[in-house]
Amino acid sequence: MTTETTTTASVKIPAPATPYQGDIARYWNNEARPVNLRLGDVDGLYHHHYGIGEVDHAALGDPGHSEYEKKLIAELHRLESAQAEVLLDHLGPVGPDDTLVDAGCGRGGSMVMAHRRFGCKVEGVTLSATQADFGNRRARELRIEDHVRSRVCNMLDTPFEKGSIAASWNNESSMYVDLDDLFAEHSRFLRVGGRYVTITGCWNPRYGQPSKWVSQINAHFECNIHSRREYLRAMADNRLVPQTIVDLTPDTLPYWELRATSSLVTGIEKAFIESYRDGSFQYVLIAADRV
Ligand SMILES: C[S@@+](CC[C@H](N)C(=O)[O-])C[C@H]1O[C@@H](n2cnc3c(N)ncnc32)[C@H](O)[C@@H]1O
Ligand SMILES: CC(C)=CCC/C(C)=C/COP(=O)(O)OP(=O)(O)O
Ligand SMILES: [Mg+2]
Repeated sequence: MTTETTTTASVKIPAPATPYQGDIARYWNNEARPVNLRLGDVDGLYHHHYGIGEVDHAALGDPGHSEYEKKLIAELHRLESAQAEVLLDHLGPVGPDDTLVDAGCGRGGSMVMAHRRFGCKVEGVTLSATQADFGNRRARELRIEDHVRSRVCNMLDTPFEKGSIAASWNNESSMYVDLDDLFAEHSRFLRVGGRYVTITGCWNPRYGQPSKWVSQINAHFECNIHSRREYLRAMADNRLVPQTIVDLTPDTLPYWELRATSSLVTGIEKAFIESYRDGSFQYVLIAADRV
């Protein structure tokens, strides 16, 4: 589409490619859940993904203690940042002269972490002008705006030059798009030998079809969770060859069990816990080589 609208910051942004993308842009423009903002306030890294790893019960201390809720929020945030660190671990060797792409970058927490680790440029795309403004404001506050930039852009149609990107990722953002279109675009802008990583929730073909819990998660977030099989097939069709596949389901359950006890519950905790337990849904990391 050629139509352009203007954001409050007077930056030209493209009109959504489809009515669905317009709905998703609105969803994230209006999102302000305490579970995301209060966790981000812990250290200024704002995530829209979930956590992995063992809960540090010693750090949490006694649930009756007046500081317990604050410690619980810090612990959930620590597990979400640990998730992003594991994603970055799989990007392969990245140097300061490289550029990375965060497809569906949210408020940009993972981008800041990637820049801190590699010293490189990180380009993020999101459908939400509110999120892009938030991420760019954080980058300015951290004085890294020359390296970390968010823009309003459809991840299926990006301005990045063919073969110009060392590594790219989708962190819980691939359930909003057609996977063939998504991987065709990553494959286009990644250099040969580059790395693609996703952490995602996917339904398990061994279960048969998407379970009622998966349907609830789709309705809650207006997304469309794909199956594990679809990921592997679409990668194979787009010159992305899986190098590592990790089932993170057992590693994310402690996060959900802890979150379900907090004051910041959103009502979706049961669907994640039940679907991970009954095997109908899996939390996976896939790292693939662009060949
Ligand atoms: C659950 S959030 C994940 C954010 C981020 N990856 C993180 O880990 O914090 C999903 C993100 O996907 C983005 N998104 C969904 N569809 C998109 C599309 N077609 N193009 C660009 N971004 C998209 C949303 O705008 C949102 O920022
Ligand atoms: C694994 C799956 C299926 C993810 C769906 C995408 C999604 C909405 C992720 C978390 O965002 P968030 O951090 O804004 O959600 P919440 O408010 O629940 O923390
Ligand atoms: Mg969250």
